[in-house]
Amino acid sequence: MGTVSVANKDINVSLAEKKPRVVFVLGGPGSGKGTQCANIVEHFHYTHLSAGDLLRAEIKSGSENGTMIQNMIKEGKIVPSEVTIKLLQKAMLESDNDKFLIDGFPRNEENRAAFEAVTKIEPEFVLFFNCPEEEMEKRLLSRNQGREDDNIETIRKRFNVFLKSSLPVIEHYKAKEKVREIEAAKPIGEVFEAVKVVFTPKAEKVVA
Ligand SMILES: Nc1ncnc2c1ncn2[C@@H]1O[C@H](COP(=O)(O)OP(=O)(O)O)[C@@H](O)[C@H]1O
Ligand SMILES: Nc1ccn([C@@H]2O[C@H](COP(=O)(O)OP(=O)(O)O)[C@@H](O)[C@H]2O)c(=O)n1
Ligand SMILES: [Mg+2]
Repeated sequence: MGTVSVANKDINVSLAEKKPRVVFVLGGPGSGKGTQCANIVEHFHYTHLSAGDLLRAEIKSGSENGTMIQNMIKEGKIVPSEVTIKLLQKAMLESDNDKFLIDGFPRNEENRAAFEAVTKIEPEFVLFFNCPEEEMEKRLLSRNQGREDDNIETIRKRFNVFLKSSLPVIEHYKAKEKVREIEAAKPIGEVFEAVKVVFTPKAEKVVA
């Protein structure tokens, strides 16, 4: 059943049976989402699903949506939810794991509402990397992954989209007390120390 060719209804029935546990990982471009997700995977055995990575893989695969996705990424715009949600559903279904870090999604209210309506999945919590823009800009300009959107012109557009469209999603989850905020403008190891506290079960934090 784990293929995109099955009807959407079937995908959701199978996903509902799987009952995946989901953590949304949010933060501005360059705040360190991908870097910290790699650490979380290693220590806490989650599966990392980066919406941006899934979209870039879709472009590479020569999919019929490839050109549209590529143009939107180049402009720093948010790809229609339908496309991104299908990729996330497929990845969750194909995985043997039931714990997922969904990185860079939901990036706007449309992403959030559509994911909730389609999958009926509520995140356990939202990990939010808070980082000043000047630090994010510095990191993105030296990321060196050959990304077409890591140039100053697109970076500015992405920052605007983050402020206008993504911060309201974080506010939505703040109102539900689901946001775990991390100060991200510190060295990678120090940021991870704060992340570990969030993922460590409460009972284990008690000092005997
Ligand atoms: N705490 C940090 N301090 C300095 N550089 C960092 C830190 N976290 C990540 N980086 C670097 O910044 C760039 C962006 O990080 P990345 O994890 O890709 O962020 P995001 O996925 O949020 O865009 C990468 O080159 C990464 O190595
Ligand atoms: N939910 C998402 C996530 C990413 N994207 C697109 O993919 C681009 C790169 O996302 P990313 O998460 O890999 O970027 P970073 O925040 O990691 O730098 C975004 O600027 C959007 O154009 C999207 O359209 N919808
Ligand atoms: Mg990333």
